[in-house]
Amino acid sequence: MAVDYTLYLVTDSTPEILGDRCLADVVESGIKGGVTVVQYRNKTADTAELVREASTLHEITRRHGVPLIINDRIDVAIAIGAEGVHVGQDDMDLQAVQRILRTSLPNAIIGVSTSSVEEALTAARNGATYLGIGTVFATSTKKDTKSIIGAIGVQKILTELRSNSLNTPCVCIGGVNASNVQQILRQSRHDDVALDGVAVVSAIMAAPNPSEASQNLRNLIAALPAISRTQSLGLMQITNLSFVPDYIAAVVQRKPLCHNMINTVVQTMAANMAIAIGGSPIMSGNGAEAADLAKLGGSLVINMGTVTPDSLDQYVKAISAYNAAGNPVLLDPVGCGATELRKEALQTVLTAGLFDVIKGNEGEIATIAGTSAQQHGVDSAPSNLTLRQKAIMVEEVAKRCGGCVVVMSGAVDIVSDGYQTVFVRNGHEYMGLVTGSGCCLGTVIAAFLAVHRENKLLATLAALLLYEIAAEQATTKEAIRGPGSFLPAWIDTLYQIAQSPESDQSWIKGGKVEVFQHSR
Ligand SMILES: Cc1ncc(COP(=O)(O)OP(=O)(O)O)c(N)n1
Ligand SMILES: Cc1ncsc1CCOP(=O)(O)O
Repeated sequence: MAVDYTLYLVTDSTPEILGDRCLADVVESGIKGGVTVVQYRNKTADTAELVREASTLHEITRRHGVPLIINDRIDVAIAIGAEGVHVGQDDMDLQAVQRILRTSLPNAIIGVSTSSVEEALTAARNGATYLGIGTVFATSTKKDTKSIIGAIGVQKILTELRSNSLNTPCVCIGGVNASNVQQILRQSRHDDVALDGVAVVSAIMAAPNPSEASQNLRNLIAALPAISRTQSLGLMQITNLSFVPDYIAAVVQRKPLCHNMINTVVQTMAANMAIAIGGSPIMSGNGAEAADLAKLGGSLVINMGTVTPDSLDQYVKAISAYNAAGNPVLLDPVGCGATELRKEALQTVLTAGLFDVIKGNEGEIATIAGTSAQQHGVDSAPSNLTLRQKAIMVEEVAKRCGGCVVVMSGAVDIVSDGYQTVFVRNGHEYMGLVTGSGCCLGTVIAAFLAVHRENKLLATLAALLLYEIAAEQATTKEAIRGPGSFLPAWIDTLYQIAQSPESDQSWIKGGKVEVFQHSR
């Protein structure tokens, strides 16, 4: 039987979680909302009650075509003819379970809990049907958890399994709920390695409306963007910049909505830049309308340049609306290390949801990395770091923010998705003399993200090259005498390239992109 592990409900009959509600009603409500597998888990009932409750649940799950797994108790699973069992590392070992079930339930699903690479490899090699990986986050539902492994621990286990050609389906468990389900699914994946689903207890069992809670989790899972294909495209694709004109043409053709929650200094300039490269900007700081805007298929820029307590609340609303709709979000943490209030605001924003791109200067990225000295204002202070050290920092932040591309802007820009990192040596010194030129880069990248969701690294690189090569070309125009005359010429050049990126591709030959090699 092919099992869909997308949303795996593990039951709990304790008063803290179930309260005085009927277990069967809660489970049926969860199934109606989208639960795809049910595990009956009751750590206190006697055997007669276990068999009674399990048969009641089995009658419901069968009616809905959903498999019922029994936690720990192989005898109960056999007694009611359940579809499978789930055992932990301290329960009966897998081979003994297989021997017992071979005669009475020959096709039984056998799930095994694992919290380390060794446990996972052993269980998968010994023929577990699926693995429950955890505990991801600390949870009050299970007090005797051994290790909290986080999304990175899940990713490590998944990657080791798949690189050993073990394709056993995997779900993660522990503290998963609507506020973090997208984060854990995204942060645990790497290349085409991903979880098959999530297992939850309290997020559904303790919900006032289990059907709605399940439906909400299913929607959040379904809204996740497809796995990035950046890694499989390889380094060749990145240094061969012939993809850039096609990327630009698609933006012009699709005219994506660019929703900017951007600082008050650069609103007009950012809107004009977005229009010049083919986007359709809306400068709205009102989080209450973000859910409606998010439905229009565009992207969101959160630029913290003039953050206030009120704008912070609006950012949080907008981030969750765009995450829920599965549309891209770019964070520009302007001046995030400059004051204690900004550092706190940064933490609020970073925990409010997921980002597709984080773009900042060295000081801002170092603040996120937790390595920065005090920032002075919003400009980056001179740095003691080598280019190599900066590249490693950018990679670390990208890895930590799971599935995110990080851009560190500077004389040499560094762009990384945590696995591949490139240096871009384009741009002109006049850019640094125009206020908001860094902020508008965020707006331009976001427009590209809205159209090229399947490859965030290439989308970011295309936007950056267009932006900086246009700046270089603008400075060669006759009437340019300084940053004041440069700005309109820059917007003109962005517009000219965007209007015909394919007919004259000579401009892209000016792209100076180099892959960061760790070994050097
Ligand atoms: C899907 C899934 N994964 C992990 C567990 C935990 O099982 P175990 O380690 O045996 O702990 P208990 O559930 O018995 O407390 C699970 N039940 N389901
Ligand atoms: C059974 C189990 N195994 C590891 S954590 C856990 C409980 C998960 O409960 P919740 O989803 O409420 O955090």
